[in-house]
Order: sequence, then structure tokens, then C-alpha cells
Amino acid sequence: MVRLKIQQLTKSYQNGVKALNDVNLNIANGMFGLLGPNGAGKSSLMRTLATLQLPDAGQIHFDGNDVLQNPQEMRNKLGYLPQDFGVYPKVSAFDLLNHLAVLKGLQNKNERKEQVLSLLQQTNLFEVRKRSVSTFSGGMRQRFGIAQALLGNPQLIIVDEPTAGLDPQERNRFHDLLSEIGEDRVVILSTHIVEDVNDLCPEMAVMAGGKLILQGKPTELTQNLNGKIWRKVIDKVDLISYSSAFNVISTRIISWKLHVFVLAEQLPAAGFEPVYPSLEDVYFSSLFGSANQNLEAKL
Ligand SMILES: Nc1ncnc2c1ncn2[C@@H]1O[C@H](COP(=O)(O)OP(=O)(O)OP(=O)(O)O)[C@@H](O)[C@H]1O
Repeated sequence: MVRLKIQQLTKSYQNGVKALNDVNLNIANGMFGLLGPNGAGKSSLMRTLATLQLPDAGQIHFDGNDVLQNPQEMRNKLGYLPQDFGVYPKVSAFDLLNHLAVLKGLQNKNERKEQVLSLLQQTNLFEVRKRSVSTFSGGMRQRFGIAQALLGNPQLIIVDEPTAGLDPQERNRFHDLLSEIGEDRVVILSTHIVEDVNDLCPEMAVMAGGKLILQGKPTELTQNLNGKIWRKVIDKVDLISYSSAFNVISTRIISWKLHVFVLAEQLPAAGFEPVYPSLEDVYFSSLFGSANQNLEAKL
């Protein structure tokens, strides 16, 4: 069942950048991955959904509520972990979370304490609840960020670039936490890390240049590309000629050798071998297609 409905959302900043260009999305319960390179417009979309900025045009409905008309109703149902959640005063994790709970309107002292302690448990911070958050590692801070986003049992949770800068162990732990919270609500994970979406999200979309360029289930999108991705080991000096002759969607160094990955309906040339596509190939193919469309539009 669709809970979040985004229609024809458009936003330009004063410097003329069109950060959102006719964005349409329907999102149901569960983890939804929003992938895109830096500058794609993901944070602009997240901030608009979180009612922190207004679009120029378009509509947002959550559970039937017109979010732009009644932003407060959205705020009561929202948990938000912004990209730059970075204020860590020298107060304990418990005190800070308790304070944020008061700001969120959790007035009953006993219920508030119970919820704060339970969220500290859930995010694996109970043991360090008396420590100042300013001494936390990056992973602990992000888990604290999730704890504050979960205050008041929100129905829509937005996490913007949450795993950037985390080491692999902390990222795994963070993934476990995110997958636990996505069951009965909408969780939007905005990221440029394909692995985050691959590991966690049954539904996804790709954004580039303010537009949604692809949407679907990672498994289906990968399947759709089957038979169209080809790989070849080449010399570095030949990369430019390969890029002009073929649809090179990405290059990767594997065992110290440069591999080009090419999008083509048939064997592009001798020496190429077919590969089963990964979600990364899906992502790079969509960016390649969108860049080409923009180029054609400009010519
Ligand atoms: N307040 C602002 N004023 C002017 N331009 C902005 C503003 N915020 C974002 N932009 C521009 O809008 C475009 C989209 O930015 P946005 O931050 O939404 O993208 P993003 O996909 O979240 O990328 P990143 O991961 O780098 O934040 C970029 O070109 C950015 O420079």
C-alpha cells in the first residue's frame, strides 16, 4: 500500500540550479533506497519531505495528509537523520536523547525515560549511555542519530547519507540496525553507496541532475540488464579509444588489471566477455543513459 506519494515536485535555488525536476514517486512500507551521485538532488528531496524547505511546485501526501498544507502533521510522524547531524555537546547520550525527546513532545516523564532507555538498547549504546556524545566514534554517532530519529515512533524515517565515513564493521552494524526498523514504516535511505541499497532495500530509485532516472526492485533491475553487460581487460592507454567506441559505463581495477564494463545489446567486439550484472552496473548504466540523453538534448 502506497503511503508516501510525491507528485511533480520541482525546486530551483536562487543561483538557478534546478535541484528537483518533476520528481514523481510512490513509496510503501519498508526500506526504500534513493541512489545518486553528489549533487543529484537527494538532499534537496529529503529536506523537502522533512518540511525543512518548500518546493516551487508539486505535491506530497503521506497517509493521505497534504504535507505542504499541513507540515506539522508530517513533523509529528517524521524521524530525520540529516547528512550533517553534527552537534555533539558535552552531555551524556542519555541526557541528550532525553532532551531531544522533550523537544519532540514526549511529555510523560516515565514513558519518556522508558523510551529513551529502550532506544539506547536498540542502538547498542546502553552501555555507554553515561558517556558524553562528543567522545563517540563515527559509528556510535550515527547510531545515536538513529536513536533520536526513532523518538516518538515515527512512521516515516529519512536517513541521508548515513554510512559515509564509517568503517566496514561499523557499517555492517548500522545496516543491521536499519534493517530492523524498516518493517512497519517507510524508511528512505538516501546514499551514493550502491552497496547500502543492495544490502538493505527491496525498492529503489536513481536520481541524477534533479530527475528520477530509474525506479524498481534491485533484483528485477539487475535481471533486466542480464546479457547486456560486457567486460574486457585493457591497457590504460587504450581507455580513451574504448570510451569513444563503446558505451563504457565503468572501469574497475581487478587484480591489478584495468577492466572496462560496456553496455551493449550484443557482443561489442572480440575479446569482451559477458558478465552477470551487479546493482553497480544497473546504477552506472542508468547514469550513462541519463548523461547521454542530456548530451543529445544539448546538441
Ligand atoms: N541551498 C542551496 N543553494 C543553492 N544551490 C544548492 C543549495 N542546496 C543544494 N544546491 C545545489 O543543488 C543541487 C542538488 O544538491 P543536493 O545537495 O540536493 O544533492 P545531493 O544528491 O544530496 O548531493 P550531496 O550528496 O552532494 O549532498 C547541487 O547542484 C547543489 O549544489
